[in-house]
Amino acid sequence: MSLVAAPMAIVDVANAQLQQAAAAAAKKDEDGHEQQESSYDYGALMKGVRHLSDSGITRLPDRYVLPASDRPGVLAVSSSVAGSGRVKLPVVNLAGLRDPCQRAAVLATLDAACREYGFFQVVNHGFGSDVSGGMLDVAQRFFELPLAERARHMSADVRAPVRYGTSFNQAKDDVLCWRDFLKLVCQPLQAVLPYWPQQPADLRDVATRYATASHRLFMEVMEAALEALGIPTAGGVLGELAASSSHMMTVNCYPACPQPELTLGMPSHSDYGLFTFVLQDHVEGLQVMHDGRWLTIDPIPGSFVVNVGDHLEIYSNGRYKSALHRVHVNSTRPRISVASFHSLPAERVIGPAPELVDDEAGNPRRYMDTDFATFLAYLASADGKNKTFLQSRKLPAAAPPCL
Ligand SMILES: O=C(O)CCC(=O)C(=O)O
Ligand SMILES: [Fe+2]
Repeated sequence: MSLVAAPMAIVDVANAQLQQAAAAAAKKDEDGHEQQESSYDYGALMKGVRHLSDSGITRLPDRYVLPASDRPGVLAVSSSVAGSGRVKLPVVNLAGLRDPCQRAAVLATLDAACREYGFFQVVNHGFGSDVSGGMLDVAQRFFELPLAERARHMSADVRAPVRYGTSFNQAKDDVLCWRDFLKLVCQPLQAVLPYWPQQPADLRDVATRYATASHRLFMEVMEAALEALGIPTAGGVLGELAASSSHMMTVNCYPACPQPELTLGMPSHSDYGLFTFVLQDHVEGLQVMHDGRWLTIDPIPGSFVVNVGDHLEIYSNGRYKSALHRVHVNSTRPRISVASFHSLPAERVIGPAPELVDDEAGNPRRYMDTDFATFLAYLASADGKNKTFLQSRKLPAAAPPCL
């Protein structure tokens, strides 16, 4: 999921429909006569998948059915590879990173993981289980609130500090995804906090502690990545990030789905920022594209799954990979995840680090500079899925040869 939602013009349309759906839901909730729709018009579907799942449907509404080639049962994306598998991602031990005797080895693991998979797991990160467990717990309770309470946070403003919604990009998705979400802007925290949901009553407190710890973890991992890339960490981009950064948290809810083989919780996408940290409950679902195959990630309980975003692929001049990933769902177990997206401030133009560009050494600049406005314009003009934004920033010399 990208760091931001779709541009205003598109979102306005969807939100008008969302708000109609919410109003209808609110009325039914008040009357206490909530009933399953006999037919699923678009407005009804905008009430989200938690609502659909709770209504006890046994058949997936047509709007969620993916074309056969995109269904999760079809695991090979190229005819030269077949089958699917599981992956235990490389493990980056934060305690080792803090130990001068082990730091070099941990940096090597992180560097190899970012090049090979664009994904790794972080363990011994120092988050108390009360902070991460508390975040998952409050996230779950948020999605158990009546729809009318959740729907208060639907917004047409893409810069709103809080937005509740459904699918991937509900304004554009021809096929809807089996996901509801709550997006919280986390920076600058004191300014955005008064807009965050007041229900559940402890959400602000728990999410503040989680967001603060997530930003600290991001800074530590970012410093390690810069060191591994051979970029000075004193001042520079790390200093910029310490002064100002962008940070958004998306709480994802994937309810049990009647026909999970026909749909996805989130379609194939790459993330927009520098690093994303994913906290998840005990239900698997995240898959990464590796060598043309979808691999299901086997997370270590209590770890964070971390992935490189488009900004870091660009900043590292292609050394680190912003990998495609997606989420599959299942018929019995609902899943909750919390994705924290960290990057430079939205107004910052990002290009390859000068230290990593050297024509004479065979390292030409591989990406154009990019900024947030360009990303929004891209979203407005094309389908933002399948990594096409990043492709659009590649310089021709770096394009793969035509066969
Ligand atoms: O739910 C997950 O495991 C991943 C979510 C994700 O990829 C995203 O929010 O961008
Ligand atoms: Fe993602």
